[in-house]
Amino acid sequence: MEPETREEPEARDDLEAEDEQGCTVYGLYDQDLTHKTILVGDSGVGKTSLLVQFDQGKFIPGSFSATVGIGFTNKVVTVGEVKVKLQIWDTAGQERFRSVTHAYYRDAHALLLLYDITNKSSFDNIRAWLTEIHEYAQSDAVIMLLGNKADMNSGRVIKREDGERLAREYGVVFMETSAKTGVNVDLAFMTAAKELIGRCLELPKEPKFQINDIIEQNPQKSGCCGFT
Ligand SMILES: Nc1nc2c(ncn2[C@@H]2O[C@H](COP(=O)(O)OP(=O)(O)OP(=O)(O)O)[C@@H](O)[C@H]2O)c(=O)[nH]1
Ligand SMILES: [Mg+2]
Repeated sequence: MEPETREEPEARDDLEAEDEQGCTVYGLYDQDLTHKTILVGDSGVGKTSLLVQFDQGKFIPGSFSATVGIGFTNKVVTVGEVKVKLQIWDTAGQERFRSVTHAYYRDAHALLLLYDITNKSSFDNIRAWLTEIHEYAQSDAVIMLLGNKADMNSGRVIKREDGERLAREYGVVFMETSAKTGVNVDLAFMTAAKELIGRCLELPKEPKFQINDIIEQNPQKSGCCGFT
């Protein structure tokens, strides 16, 4: 029997266009979207670790190596029937790189703003970060506040409720994450992806994320997230 052959649709540049919400439609049949997500927050809060956990499913313990400048990783995720390419920019938290990283805010569709639940100053600086985000990013960008290092409960100095309250005040989504154990890491990126997809395609309206599902799937990981 002759092997079945199927013609691939030709790549057509004229069919690839990005609208103002970053909804890029590739090719004739696939509706693949690409979104730019940027990780921001003080140095040492765990931005690079969060990205490595999301991308590679691992945590590399050991000495801290601060990011220099900015780097990016592409990660394709599937939300329902829709494939989304997340282009994730990992910024350096150190003050001296601030002017470099500001330039990237403008193109971001989603910003994940991290603090470290064991580091008070990283939490105190969140208001300043949000001021910068409002100054440099698009006004309709998705913003999420993440309290990272949720595995370090013994060293905790910021209560979950404090994070929730601040997020509520600014009208942003909140959850606690751990780049070490992986708790809520996928959820954080997927929540941003879902929110962005919802803007591009007319998907059935779902809650921003379903906390009960997560608790059922990961009973040991419960109690680490909240939302506004
Ligand atoms: N226990 C624990 N340690 C973490 C977690 N996330 C990061 N760390 C540790 O915190 C330190 C800083 O992590 P990074 O991911 O490099 O921090 P960063 O935000 O990228 O820092 P800059 O690149 O300087 O902006 C490293 O030693 C990590 O191993 C976490 O969720 N739990
Ligand atoms: Mg880093």
